[in-house]
Amino acid sequence: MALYIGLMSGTSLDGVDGALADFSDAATRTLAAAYVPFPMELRAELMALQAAAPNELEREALAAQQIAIHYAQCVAELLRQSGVAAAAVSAVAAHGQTIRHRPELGFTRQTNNPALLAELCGIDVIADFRSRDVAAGGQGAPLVPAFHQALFGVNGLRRVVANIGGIANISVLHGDGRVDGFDTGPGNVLMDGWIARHQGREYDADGAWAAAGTALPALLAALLAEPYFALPAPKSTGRDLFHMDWLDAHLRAFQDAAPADVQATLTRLTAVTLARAVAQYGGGADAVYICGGGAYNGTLLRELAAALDGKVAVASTEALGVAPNRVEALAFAWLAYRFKQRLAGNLPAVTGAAGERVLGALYPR
Ligand SMILES: Nc1ncnc2c1ncn2[C@@H]1O[C@H](COP(=O)(O)OP(=O)(O)OP(=O)(O)O)[C@@H](O)[C@H]1O
Ligand SMILES: CC(=O)N[C@H]1[C@@H]2OC[C@@H](O2)[C@@H](O)[C@@H]1O[C@H](C)C(=O)O
Repeated sequence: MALYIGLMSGTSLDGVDGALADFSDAATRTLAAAYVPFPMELRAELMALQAAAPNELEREALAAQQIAIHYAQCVAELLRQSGVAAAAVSAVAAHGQTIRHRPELGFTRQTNNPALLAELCGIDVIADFRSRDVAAGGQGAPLVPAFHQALFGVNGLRRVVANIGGIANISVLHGDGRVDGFDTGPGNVLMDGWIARHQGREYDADGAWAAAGTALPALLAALLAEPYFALPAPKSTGRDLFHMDWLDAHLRAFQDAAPADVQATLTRLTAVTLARAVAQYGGGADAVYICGGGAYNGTLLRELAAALDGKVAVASTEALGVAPNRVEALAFAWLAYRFKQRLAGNLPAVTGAAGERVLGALYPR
């Protein structure tokens, strides 16, 4: 048995997704999956810590403790569900919460308290997966393409995997061992912010509100003028760029826009930027397989299919046997598995790092 737990809390800031996997015999078997939401106060604090804030050193340290406590609850739930003992698990991969991502300045910061987590769960903890890639001149993100290749790559088949979380990223698996991958831009982050402001809801369930509006071509064109979209890969982004102030700055010229029409435009923005990335790097793919929470937004999936002009099919990773909301947590479990064997976790062609590197830092149990 090669049992590993992956814990991922992403840019949506909603909570932690966990998965317990067995990687023995070169397979990936999911033994349990769990989600532990963060309380509202922690979400608000993590949101506040995305930008310069008073007394942020102390506040960051306290938020890190809370993250470790919720991570430990997720670990306990995975062990309970599976009946696996803590002692049988080789390591827990704990991503932490990205609060700054500035690879161009040589750093990326995932708030976390892996020492506390090791103390609470009594299992080796591997944390800080991105820093080594950044130290080697890379973006430190996205990291999931290597796992997408390991899990979904098939010789002779070109496949695209799109992870639509807060931010969206694609992996192009060329079918000959080559992999391209980068962050395409906003996934759900702007749609979530907009519906929270207007309806006090966390997200637009199934894209129903967006479907009630009509995308505004002029606003869409203004949003698409963002220079990030035209940058060549390797590239990565986050809330550092795509936040509500960014949206508000563009909306100043569209004061009369109906809120539902803005939501429809934001949904189309995610779809169009993803489709352009697929057309540029993944032409000829048999399908785009969607994972991440965006896989549950029917309007977004229809918009994506339309933006792809019917040239590439849109499916969920469910079609490949993996539930879309499990893929990221599994990916980090796999990175911990790689760490334990001192094998590289990054793909230099994706992140732009000078070479392959073992990713993570160990906090022994
Ligand atoms: N039923 C649903 N309908 C529409 N959207 C949904 C639904 N369920 C989840 N989502 C969207 O998915 C988001 C969460 O996705 P996910 O957990 O993949 O993000 P994340 O891991 O935080 O982000 P990232 O991949 O950027 O790190 C929610 O914030 C919401 O926007
Ligand atoms: C710095 C950071 O945390 N980036 C996240 C974020 O969320 C999605 C996208 O932006 C991706 O680049 C990355 O996460 C995924 C899991 C990755 O590394 O592949």
